[in-house]
Amino acid sequence: MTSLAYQPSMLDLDDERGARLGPLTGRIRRHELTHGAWVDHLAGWVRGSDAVLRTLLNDVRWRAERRTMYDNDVAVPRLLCWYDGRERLPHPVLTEARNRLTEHYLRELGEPFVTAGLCLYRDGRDSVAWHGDTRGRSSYLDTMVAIVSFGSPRPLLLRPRGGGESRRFLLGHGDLVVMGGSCQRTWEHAVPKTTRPVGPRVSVQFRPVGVA
Ligand SMILES: O=C(O)CCC(=O)C(=O)O
Ligand SMILES: [Fe+2]
Repeated sequence: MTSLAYQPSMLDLDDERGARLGPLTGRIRRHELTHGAWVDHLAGWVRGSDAVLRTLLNDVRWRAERRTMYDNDVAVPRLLCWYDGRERLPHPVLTEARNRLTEHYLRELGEPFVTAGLCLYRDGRDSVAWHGDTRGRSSYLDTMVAIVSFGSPRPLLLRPRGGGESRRFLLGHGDLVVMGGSCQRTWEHAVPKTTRPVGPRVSVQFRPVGVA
């Protein structure tokens, strides 16, 4: 995606030394939602994220998808790439992140994070509509979806399915958000479009096998 000319930020001083992960224990903060759902949030987990973003934009084989909506064939407003857990992830810090997340959550989750779903939001016109990740076991079991975000900050909105107050988490460059408990079944999430001029954002979502 060389067309998405990415300007590294002057602030990302770790760039030359490569990306590193900061600590999780004692840093990540849990936000309890209703109905046994929760969100863990840690800003700036990945340091040196400029190098990661550049690799993701340039090296991932991004696919455009289409879907039928109201009898029309429409483009899904973001690009996608799926890793089923066997192939190597596009940047070593992502492999390390998956390992660290598995280690941190294993007792609570009872299984490892395996798959990685990557989404590229090219600009503010790209988005994901309200949904829960309910294809697979997450439609009836508690589970976790861990998201590491790179590039332009975009808000992740959450709302309870039965109606009620929504929540907003800003997903900035190198930030981590984990949706857990019943979150996929009892809440929905979305990344809305924006008319603000925003650059590309890549979302990396780690999930256990059979959760999508
Ligand atoms: O962009 C994000 O971080 C969220 C993506 C998402 O919810 C999904 O792909 O299921
Ligand atoms: Fe989702």
